[in-house]
Amino acid sequence: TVFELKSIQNQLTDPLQYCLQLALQIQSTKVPQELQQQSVQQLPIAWIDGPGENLEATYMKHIFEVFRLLGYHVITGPQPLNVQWDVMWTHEFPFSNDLYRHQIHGASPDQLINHVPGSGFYTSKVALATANISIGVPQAFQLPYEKEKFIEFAKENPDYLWVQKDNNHRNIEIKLLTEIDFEKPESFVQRFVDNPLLIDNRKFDIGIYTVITSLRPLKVYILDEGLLRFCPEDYHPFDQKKVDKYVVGDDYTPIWEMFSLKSYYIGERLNFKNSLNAYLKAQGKSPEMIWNQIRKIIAEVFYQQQEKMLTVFESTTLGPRFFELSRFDFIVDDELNVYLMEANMSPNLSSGHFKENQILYEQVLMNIFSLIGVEKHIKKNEMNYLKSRGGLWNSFISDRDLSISIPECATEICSDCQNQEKCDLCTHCWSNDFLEILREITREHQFRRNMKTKEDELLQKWLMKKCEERIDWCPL
Ligand SMILES: Nc1ncnc2c1ncn2[C@@H]1O[C@H](COP(=O)(O)OP(=O)(O)OP(=O)(O)O)[C@@H](O)[C@H]1O
Repeated sequence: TVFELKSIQNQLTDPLQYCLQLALQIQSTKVPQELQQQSVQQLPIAWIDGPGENLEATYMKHIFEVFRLLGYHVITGPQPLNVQWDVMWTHEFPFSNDLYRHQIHGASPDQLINHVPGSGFYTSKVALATANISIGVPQAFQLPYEKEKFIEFAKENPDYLWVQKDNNHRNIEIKLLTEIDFEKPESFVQRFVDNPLLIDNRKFDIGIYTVITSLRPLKVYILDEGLLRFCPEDYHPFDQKKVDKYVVGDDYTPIWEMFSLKSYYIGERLNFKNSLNAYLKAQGKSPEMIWNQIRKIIAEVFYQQQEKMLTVFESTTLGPRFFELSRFDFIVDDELNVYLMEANMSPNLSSGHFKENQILYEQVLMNIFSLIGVEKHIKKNEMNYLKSRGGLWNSFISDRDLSISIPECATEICSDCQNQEKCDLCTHCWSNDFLEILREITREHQFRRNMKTKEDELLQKWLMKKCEERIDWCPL
């Protein structure tokens, strides 16, 4: 995702302005010398950087905040060669960038970088669409090379609709054959999936966060959650001239504004994934079909691209360790077939547009940091700060981590919580004391290593439901 950075990058072509900006960045990171010495000596250092000004208040805000919550001293802007950073987090690909490449070459295996050489093989649209992925990618023809083949195929299948894409272009649109630019280099045409699964007559996509931590052996992790984004306009009556009907763009409609999902996301405090699951189950559909395909498609993408990535990776012979976060965007059709749209490098983690997404983004970061061993123990003051934000806004353990999907909870049966048998696990029926107990057990779950629990009746019931959702919760 490129979002508004284009305009900022353009400004950087003016050398005077660029120097001024560097000076400002250096100034803004200046802390009193005593404190700085103390911080650098005592705290691990995260070097966070990207194009544009005031990253800390704009699109990289949550990255700064989460590093600080985890006890890091954060530096930004250009750095001298000898700066002792522990983690480098750059928005842009750093390996050929003069601002970072020298520091990367001098780095050692106890330093970490948030990009992997060769990751372009799955984050570039063209590379992905033409990578012979056998499942979950709409049929595509590379242009200009497959022009004839495509024209013949399109004539044989006159009902198919097509979109043209390339690595830079955004704002896709359904094109008539006569409107396609067959000679456009580095582009492709892709069959338009014309039977999307609709919720309240809206098309939507599912963003899945993945982290690759090793290429050999291949190790890829998937966050057990999905960002749901809805088109801003109803799909039917369909009109291919109105892209808001079929393209999920920056001005998407969020889940909390969707009538049929509100009772789950707001009422029952379910997360995105469980809200969708609860809705689909209530429609007699099987959400697991979707999640199984998503897992398979992501695995296939990495298997397919592993060798090519390794060629680049091994030629770099760099010292530090790497990981890379991406967001894979999927759409679903009305038979629950899943299609991969793209994999975004440096996915948007800015809640500037939708404040409510802050917790999701913070949780994405905390999960990665925990996975790669960056997360140290959160200290008391930082934990108290997170708690003071309230149950839904505590990204360390949010109330959405406690909720479970019970079909009756969002219905009349449980509206007054009188039916204890059916409703005692509905989020809105829990006492504050019980909520506290669940927060505690969830925190313990995260740190339990090989310990397993034994508990009283209601907790046991809650745990069994959690275990149905995810096997790592299952009791001995
Ligand atoms: N082949 C297709 N069939 C159906 N819908 C599609 C297809 N390609 C794209 N779309 C719709 O358009 C949206 C944007 O497409 P895509 O992700 O390829 O482009 P983008 O402009 O780079 O998007 P992003 O904002 O996610 O970076 C998708 O989420 C999907 O809703």
